[in-house]
Amino acid sequence: MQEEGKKAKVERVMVHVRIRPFNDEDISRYGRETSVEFTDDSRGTLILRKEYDKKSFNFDSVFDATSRQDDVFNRVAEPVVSSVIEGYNGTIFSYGQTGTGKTFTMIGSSGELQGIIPRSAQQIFEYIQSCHTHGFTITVGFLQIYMEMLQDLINPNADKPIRIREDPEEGLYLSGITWTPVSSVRDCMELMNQGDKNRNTAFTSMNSHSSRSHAVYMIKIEKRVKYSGEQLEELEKRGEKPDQSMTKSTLYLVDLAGSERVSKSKAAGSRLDEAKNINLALLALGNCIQALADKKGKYVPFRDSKLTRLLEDSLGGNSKTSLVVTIGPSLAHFQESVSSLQFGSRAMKVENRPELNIKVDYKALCAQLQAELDRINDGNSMWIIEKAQLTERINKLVSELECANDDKAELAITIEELKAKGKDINISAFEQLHKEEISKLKAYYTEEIRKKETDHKKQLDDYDKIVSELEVNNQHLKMQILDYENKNTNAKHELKKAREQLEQERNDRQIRISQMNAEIEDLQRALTAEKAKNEKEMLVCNLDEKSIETYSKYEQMIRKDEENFRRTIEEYETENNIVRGNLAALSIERDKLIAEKTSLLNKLGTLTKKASHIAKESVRIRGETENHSQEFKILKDNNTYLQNRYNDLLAKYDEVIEEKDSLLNNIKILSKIHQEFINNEKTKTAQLKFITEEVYMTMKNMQRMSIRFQEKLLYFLTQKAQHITGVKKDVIKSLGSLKEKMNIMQENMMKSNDMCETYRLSYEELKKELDETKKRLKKHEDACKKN
Ligand SMILES: Nc1ncnc2c1ncn2[C@@H]1O[C@H](COP(=O)(O)OP(=O)(O)OP(=O)(O)O)[C@@H](O)[C@H]1O
Repeated sequence: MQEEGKKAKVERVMVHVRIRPFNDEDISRYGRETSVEFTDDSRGTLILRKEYDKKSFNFDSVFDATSRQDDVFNRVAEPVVSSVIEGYNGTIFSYGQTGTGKTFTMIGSSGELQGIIPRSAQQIFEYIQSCHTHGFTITVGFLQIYMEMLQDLINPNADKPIRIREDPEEGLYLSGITWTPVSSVRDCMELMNQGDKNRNTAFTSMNSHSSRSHAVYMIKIEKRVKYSGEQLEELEKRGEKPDQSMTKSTLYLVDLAGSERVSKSKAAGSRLDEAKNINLALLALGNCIQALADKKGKYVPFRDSKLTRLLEDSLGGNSKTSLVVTIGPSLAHFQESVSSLQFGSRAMKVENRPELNIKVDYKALCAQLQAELDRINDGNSMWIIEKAQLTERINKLVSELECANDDKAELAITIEELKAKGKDINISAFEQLHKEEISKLKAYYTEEIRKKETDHKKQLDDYDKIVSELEVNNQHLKMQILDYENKNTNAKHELKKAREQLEQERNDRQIRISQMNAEIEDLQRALTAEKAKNEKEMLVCNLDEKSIETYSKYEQMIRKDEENFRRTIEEYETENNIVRGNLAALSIERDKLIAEKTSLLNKLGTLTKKASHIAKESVRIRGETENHSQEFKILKDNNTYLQNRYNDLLAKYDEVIEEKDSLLNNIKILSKIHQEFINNEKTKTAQLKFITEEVYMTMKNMQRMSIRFQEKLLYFLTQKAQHITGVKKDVIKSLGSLKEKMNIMQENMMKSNDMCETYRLSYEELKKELDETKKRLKKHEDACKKN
């Protein structure tokens, strides 16, 4: 998913050409004549010539036969690998005629001759070691496309086939491939060598170790920001969260199988099939490059081959891509080289849109959130464990129920089978076993549910207890606060009263003092007047004895009065001092009360805070209790649901058992009937056998007897025949006499009959006469009566 990324910049596919040096094969077959007329790496120019046919090309770089592996790597691969480390996808692939150095360029051999793949791994791990700001996860995958099949080269015996899939968020990805984590260049090399051994190669006329498949080596890099403990602390202090984003990029290193002219390579049999497949895939690649180079929104046939499908993102998609076109130097391969270079020229027109693949590291984010959640739920951890255990238990119960269900289904099938077969089997033991199991399970589940319910009830009771304790505490604190408030009000009231009293007393004293002052003033005025009067009188009357006496009397009186006034003033002053002392004591008391009030107010503040905290806590606990109640309710519902399901299942099971019972009864009846039938059959068979035996015996006896019987019969019949003949003669004789007698009797009978007829006729005549006589007699009687 592209959570956030730098705006996709259009970047052309970089195309480089590498010319292989002449080898013995070339020289022995075609000599030293070359098609390469001119190369200029600085300008990327390459000119091929065959007689008058001159072809000029321009690429990003041209590596001649003397080029070194590290030069090629630095120019072709290094920028792409750097981008991949940064977070872009990258592809480097080699294309060219068979035997021109694709595998040499991509894989190479050891030391200085190492190719792009090992050098890329090296670059990646060198960077990782020097980077202290980020953490990396590197995984490696290696596959080949052979005869249009994707095969895992690291795990060639994997059961799952590799498929190219597309995710709307992730884009193209490979399912079923083994991604092996690696932590060093060595790990990468071991996997590459191991995979390379599993690759399909063959000896061909063009290359003694020709790759017969397209190999794709993939390095996946996941990069996230690394924090030290102090940095994390610093962030936490600042209330900031650590950066949870990460980049996820893949480097595809593709060593294509080489194109070849079948007529030239003289491939046959399976080699020919391989060559055809390779050429078809390369043709599909050429078509895609052509369509992409045209830039007219043309349809790009990526789905024409596995290779193009796999390279879909590398060509015109989200990737930085470099292509190395390899050609042979020989003039004999002029045409193949030209067509490879034309492919390269077209590829130069393909534009990609690489994007920085920044994604949120959901794993880390999850872990962080989980940690926070754990911290929040610290108090509830026991409950969470309990909940997890319960969930596990429920899942277990559900699976057990499902098992029971399966058992039931199996039982039903067995019953069905029994029904179908109508076999008489001894299932009572089996049935008994299942009944026992079911009743055990039922008892177990009932006990478990009861236990859980008791536990939940206990927990709820505990929570209720805590809540009620807190409420009591809360109430108690409220009462204390009220008490303190009352005391405070009383103290205030008393202080006010004391102040008022003090004020009153002060006023009273002031009034009295002013009254006394007025009295003193009056007395002084009176004294002065008296003095003046006396002086006047003394002056007028020349001071006689009596007057002196009166004067001394007055003087004494005045002194007395003065003394009295002085005493009164002293008393008042003493009293005033006492009042002042009282006032000071009251003021101290007032200060004390104010201090007490302040401490009470402080206490009140603390208590209010405590009360609000308790109230919050109580709300939280109530919320938690509610949550727990809800969870408990859900669990209870689940339990009820499970119980219901269990009951349903039991009911169904009972139905099935009933059905099975009735079926068993039917089977029993049938079997009884069958048994009876068999018994009857047996009896009948026995009887029949017996009868047959008897008949057989009888027949035998009869047979035996019949001979004797026949003899006897013959004798008997002869005797009888003689006897019968005698009897016959006698009978004929008696018959003759009888016939005679019969004739006589017949004659007699005829005579009798005649006589009878005669008698009958005479009887009828007589009867007629009698009737006429009777009529006449009646007539006569009637006549007599009338008369
Ligand atoms: N630049 C080079 N310098 C030295 N030797 C090379 C170079 N390029 C290729 N070679 C040699 O040429 C031979 C064929 O090369 P290589 O196997 O890499 O070709 P290829 O294009 O992968 O062939 P194929 O498509 O058949 O697999 C090998 O022996 C290889 O070592």
